[in-house]
Amino acid sequence: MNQFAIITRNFSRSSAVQSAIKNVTVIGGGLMGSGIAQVAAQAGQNVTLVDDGEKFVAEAIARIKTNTDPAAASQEADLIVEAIVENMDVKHQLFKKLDAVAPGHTIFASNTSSLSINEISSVVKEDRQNNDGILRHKDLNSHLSTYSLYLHLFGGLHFFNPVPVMRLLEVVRGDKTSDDTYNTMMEWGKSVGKTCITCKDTPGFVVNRLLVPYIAEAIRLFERGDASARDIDVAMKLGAGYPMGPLELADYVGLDTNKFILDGWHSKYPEEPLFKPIPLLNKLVSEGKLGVKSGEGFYKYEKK
Ligand SMILES: CC(=O)CC(=O)SCCNC(=O)CCNC(=O)[C@H](O)C(C)(C)COP(=O)(O)OP(=O)(O)OC[C@H]1O[C@@H](n2cnc3c(N)ncnc32)[C@H](O)[C@@H]1OP(=O)(O)O
Ligand SMILES: NC(=O)C1=CN([C@@H]2O[C@H](COP(=O)(O)OP(=O)(O)OC[C@H]3O[C@@H](n4cnc5c(N)ncnc54)[C@H](O)[C@@H]3O)[C@@H](O)[C@H]2O)C=CC1
Repeated sequence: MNQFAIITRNFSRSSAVQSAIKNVTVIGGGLMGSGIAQVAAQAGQNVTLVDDGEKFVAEAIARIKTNTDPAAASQEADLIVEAIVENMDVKHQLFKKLDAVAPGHTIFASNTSSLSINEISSVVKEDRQNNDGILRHKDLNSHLSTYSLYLHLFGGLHFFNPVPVMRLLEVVRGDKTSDDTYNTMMEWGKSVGKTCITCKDTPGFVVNRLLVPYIAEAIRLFERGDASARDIDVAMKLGAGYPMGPLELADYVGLDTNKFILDGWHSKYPEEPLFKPIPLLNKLVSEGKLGVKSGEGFYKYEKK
């Protein structure tokens, strides 16, 4: 919950588009989840924030309901946005739990940076009609278009860090995401003030497919000793107009998250040189140097 201090800033109700979603549950209250909870609350939605670490701060409690039990927090949710650790097994465990308790109409979304939405959603039942006792469709053999209206209330909602500032939301359509679910996710994204783009369920979607290899190449450049960290960052800021250099950005995103992404892609695509493990990145993470959140990565940071 390290970003809750920012909740006091600009906390005005957004005049953005109205969304059909009124109750949002955000699971994972770290770097991303706290920002997602903030923008939804700013848009006037009822937000429940769940974290298993019980690291809530008083400021947040005043505006956003908090909970440590994902199941209890999902009973009334129209939309659940998952922003927990980037690990398939842990995400599967969570979604299995949610699937058993969430109302039949609840949309499930993951904020994953790099994992497949199809794979994450594979543990969710194809038809969730029984959780609230409402039969969503009477005839399972009916025409596919009718069936698919309810088939997959699951998609990707990929935000960018820092969530309150970055204007983009990638809305990811899995193979089974229904048109209704997709349209509602797009509408909700606009309601929380984001510009939405649509992408297929491919590794890294759009931004990370381009950004992560770029960051990885910068780490390799530094590892080889071709330039100092500072010079690499200054070069990309002044030579290419980026707001942050790649190593600063790696620290900002979290070196553990960068490593989770690369490791996952490397195991799926072992021949791809851009996804190969980086010894320096692995060493920093094994030393607990995770970037801004731990106080040290490629640079040192003062703890707030
Ligand atoms: C890994 C993934 O899956 C996907 C990802 O997220 S990849 C990462 C994507 N993010 C980026 O690339 C970030 C690149 N960096 C930037 O855009 C900018 O450096 C930055 C927006 C983070 C900071 O901007 P800056 O101009 O250097 O600093 P600063 O002047 O302090 O901040 C600019 C504004 O943002 C606000 N801001 C900065 N950090 C904030 C935060 N964490 N929360 C809320 N507001 C914040 C500041 O209050 C300031 O607002 P005002 O203009 O209203 O005063
Ligand atoms: N860091 C970044 O820049 C971005 C990260 N993401 C993705 O967002 C997700 C979260 O990333 P961060 O916020 O950076 O991580 P983080 O480590 O800051 O936060 C994760 C939070 O989830 C909590 N958590 C873990 N397992 C849980 C569970 N089973 N139930 C409830 N809470 C649990 C942890 O206590 C922690 O507070 C990951 O999938 C990541 O890939 C997406 C966009 C950008």
